[in-house]
Amino acid sequence: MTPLLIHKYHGLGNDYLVCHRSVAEQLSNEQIRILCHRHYGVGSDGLLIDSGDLNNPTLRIINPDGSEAEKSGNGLRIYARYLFDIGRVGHQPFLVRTAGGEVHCTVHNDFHQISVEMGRANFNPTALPALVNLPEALNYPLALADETLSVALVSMGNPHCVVLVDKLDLAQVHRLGPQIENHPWFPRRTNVQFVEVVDRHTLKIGIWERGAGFTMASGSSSCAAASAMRRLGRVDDRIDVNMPGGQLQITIRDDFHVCMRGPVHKIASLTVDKDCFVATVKVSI
Ligand SMILES: N[C@H](CCC[C@H](N)C(=O)O)C(=O)O
Repeated sequence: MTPLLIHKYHGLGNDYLVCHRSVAEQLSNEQIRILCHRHYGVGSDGLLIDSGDLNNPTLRIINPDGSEAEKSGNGLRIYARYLFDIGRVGHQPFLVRTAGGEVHCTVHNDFHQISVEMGRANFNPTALPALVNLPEALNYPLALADETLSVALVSMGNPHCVVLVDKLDLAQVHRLGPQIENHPWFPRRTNVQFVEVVDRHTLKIGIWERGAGFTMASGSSSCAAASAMRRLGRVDDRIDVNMPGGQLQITIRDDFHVCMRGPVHKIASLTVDKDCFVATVKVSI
């Protein structure tokens, strides 16, 4: 059995564990959930699995609840930095394959700064998938138990439900995020963003992630929120997206291809002790 060597990074407080697939292959889905647990494990917003391919790096993204995401923006930025740290890439742009499509990553001369070409924002609800029979759902009413929200549906390769609000309230994100994540419209659930338009170049967003819950930042969420506001004519083509964990710079082309740039920091490399997977008696208090 190879040692369970893992690496921990964060992008604006959106933290991920990274490991080679030879490590992930030794772990059950339940053990990955324990690994991501904030108290019983190392703690993270997900696990990034490196295929190890020298030429065509492929990334798998596992959420803390064990579900698999098609794409992750901060996850891709962290994966790009990891590949740079282990000498697999340099400062030239390179391609990464994900279940949600191919992307191009660039590690800038300051290796803390990483850009990802995230592909084209897709506003057709079937791309999420979402059970809304329209070509686009922007400023569209979503009825919840006690209120109706105005939402925009966007796929960045993974699903996003963007809620337009006059004033961002993070308590509302915690309260309504789970209801929207699990709404019947979304057969594979959805990521959720509450968006306040500050001006034509600035958004504030609060994030409730599918399979992860409230996070400090999210790259694909930033791309989805900025693209929806661009489609609605509320912002220009270069947008600073502010989140509790910090800011990402988003650029949107006329065809809605989206580029995101921001920082990544390495936290640690560590070897996981299998003892953390030994079942403990849990009591309900
Ligand atoms: N934090 C990630 C989002 C992960 C999305 C994942 N929760 C999903 O199920 O799609 C990001 O930076 O894009």
